[in-house]
Formats: sequence, structure tokens, C-alpha cells
Amino acid sequence: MMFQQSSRSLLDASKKSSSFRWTSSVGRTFSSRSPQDWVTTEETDDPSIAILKMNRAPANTLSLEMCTEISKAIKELESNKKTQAVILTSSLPTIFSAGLDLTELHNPDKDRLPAFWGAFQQLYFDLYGSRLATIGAINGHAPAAGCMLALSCDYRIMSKGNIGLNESKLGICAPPWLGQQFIDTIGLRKAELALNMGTLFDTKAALDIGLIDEIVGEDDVMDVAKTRASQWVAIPAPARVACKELTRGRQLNELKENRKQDVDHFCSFVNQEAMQRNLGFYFEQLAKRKK
Ligand SMILES: CCCCC/C=C\C/C=C\C/C=C/C(=O)SCCNC(=O)CCNC(=O)[C@H](O)C(C)(C)COP(=O)(O)OP(=O)(O)OC[C@H]1O[C@@H](n2cnc3c(N)ncnc32)[C@H](O)[C@@H]1OP(=O)(O)O
Repeated sequence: MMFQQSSRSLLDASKKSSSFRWTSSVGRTFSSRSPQDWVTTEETDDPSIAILKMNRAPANTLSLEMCTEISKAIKELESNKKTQAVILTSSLPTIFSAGLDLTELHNPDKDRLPAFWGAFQQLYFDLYGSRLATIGAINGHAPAAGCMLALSCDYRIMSKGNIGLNESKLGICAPPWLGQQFIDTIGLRKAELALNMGTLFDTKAALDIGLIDEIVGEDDVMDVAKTRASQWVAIPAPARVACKELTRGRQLNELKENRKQDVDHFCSFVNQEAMQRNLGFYFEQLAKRKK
């Protein structure tokens, strides 16, 4: 990995508290195959390009275990010297990732919460700072932390769905490092408006403000992603890595130096009664939406 980060204690803690079937505070039961199946990697016909697929139905939400699995997959790909690029995508039909798993935030387990945020921070380090060229093949909705996954890629193509940082609609605010990623991508004024309003952009609007780089047809996503990956891989790897360090190194180091404070800040923010009320309300609306 280009920007080596240490998170052993947090991730070790996460392993102890893993649970894969639980009932949420609004009474819905989540179950799935084991976390090992939530993320898969595939080879392509070019040995330098791999695919990383998120398969956590129904919405590829980022729980502690999901963050850990994605991080693990990135590290495994990086450990193969031949691999120079990864295409990040979803195997779900309409959702890239619905962001943080709200069951982690609402009525949280006090011991698990810091480990959860540590795993989310680690995912940012691993994806945003990867030595690999990263192509986001965004084939569905990508709100909030789903948008973070997209923003952490080097190049973003999108076929359908909405993307953006909608945290304010949940009564919360993106952490400074995610907000900064957004500002660095689309510029301060556009980010200011979008963050305050919690705007989710359709593909056209996202392209207009520079949140994505290209709109592609649904059937062309993987072909275009492979073509773009080949173009990135054609740049000599030391140059690519140095460019990434130039544009992302400061932000990554800033969080690295403030990691513990960021976890503490997150935990005290989320544990506030008003935050819990807002999250509970949003979560209930989400669950009721279809009914
Ligand atoms: C300065 C202080 C710093 C402190 C920081 C504090 C907090 C952290 C802040 C920011 C970081 C990031 C935060 C987040 O990511 S919060 C999550 C935000 N995500 C959303 O708002 C998306 C919510 N989901 C949707 O809008 C829709 O699901 C969708 C993505 C548009 C897809 O719609 P569709 O109709 O296709 O699917 P469903 O709505 O039926 O969803 C399927 C299924 O999944 C459940 N679900 C969806 N999203 C989540 C989620 N994020 N967490 C948990 N569960 C989710 C949904 O309820 C359905 O469940 P069901 O049981 O009904 O099948």
C-alpha cells in the first residue's frame, strides 16, 4: 500500500465483536451469507487489472465487517505485484452502496462503535491511498459513504442512480476528511451548497459538477471500466503513485495524525440524544417507504 497505516488494535477489536445476523432497532432482521462472500475479486483477461465486487444484499451497506472485507480485498490485490489496477463495482442491480449501515449508528453498541469507525477510516486509507489505479464503476445509487467509495477512486464512471453526500438529510454531517474529499473533487462553493442541502445528483448533474468523470450505458460499464483501467495502467506505476501522493498525501496524513480524535469525535457526535432521534426517524422512514 502506498500510504501505510496502522490500525491493528481497532481491527482486532472489530473481529471480536462481529455478528452477521441481528435485529435492528426498528425490528428488521438482517441476514446474509458470511462476510467473506460480501466482497469478491475477479481476474480479467489483462493480468494487471482486477475487479472488486461488493455483494452484500440488499444495499451493500458498510458495516464494520463490510469495511474490513473491502480493505482486506484491496490489500490482497496490492500484494500481487502484477496487479496494477482495480475496478470497484457492485453486483446488485440498482445500488452501488447505500453508505454506512445505519444499524451501526442507530442505538449503537458502545464498545463496537469506535471499532466500526476505525474500520471505516481504514477503508478510506486503503482505497484513497491505494498504490493501484482505482476505477469506480458506479452502477447504481451511491449516497454518503457510498459516495466516499466512489470519491476514493481515481476515475469514476457511472451508469445510473444518484450520488452525493446526503448526510444533512439524516441530521448528521460528513466527517471533515470526507467533506474535504468532496470539496477537493467539485470545489468549495458547489460542495458547500450540496453538503448543506444533502443533494443527491443524478448521473447528468453529477457529470456537470465533476463528481463523476463519465456517464456510460448500463451494458457498457465493465467494458468502459476495463478500457479506462488499461489507460491508467499504461502510465508508469511510480509516476502514478507519485501523482496520487501529490494530490492525496496531505489529506491522508492529516487523518492519520488525528485518527483517535476523529474516532472520539464521531462517537460523541453519534451518541448525542438529538442525533439518535434524527437517525431513528430517518431509519424508520426508510423502512416504511415501500409500505
Ligand atoms: C462532524 C461530526 C462527524 C461525525 C460524523 C457522524 C456521522 C457519520 C457521517 C457521515 C458518513 C457517512 C454516513 C452514511 O453513509 S449514513 C447512510 C446514508 N445512506 C442513505 O441515506 C441511503 C439510504 N437508502 C436509500 O435511500 C435507499 O435504500 C436507496 C439507496 C436509494 C435504494 O433504494 P431502493 O428502493 O432500491 O432500496 P430500499 O430502500 O428498499 O433498500 C433496500 C433495503 O436496504 C435497507 N437500507 C438501505 N440503505 C440502508 C442503510 N444505509 N443502512 C441500513 N439499511 C439500509 C432498506 O431499508 C431496505 O431494507 P428492507 O429490510 O426494507 O429490505
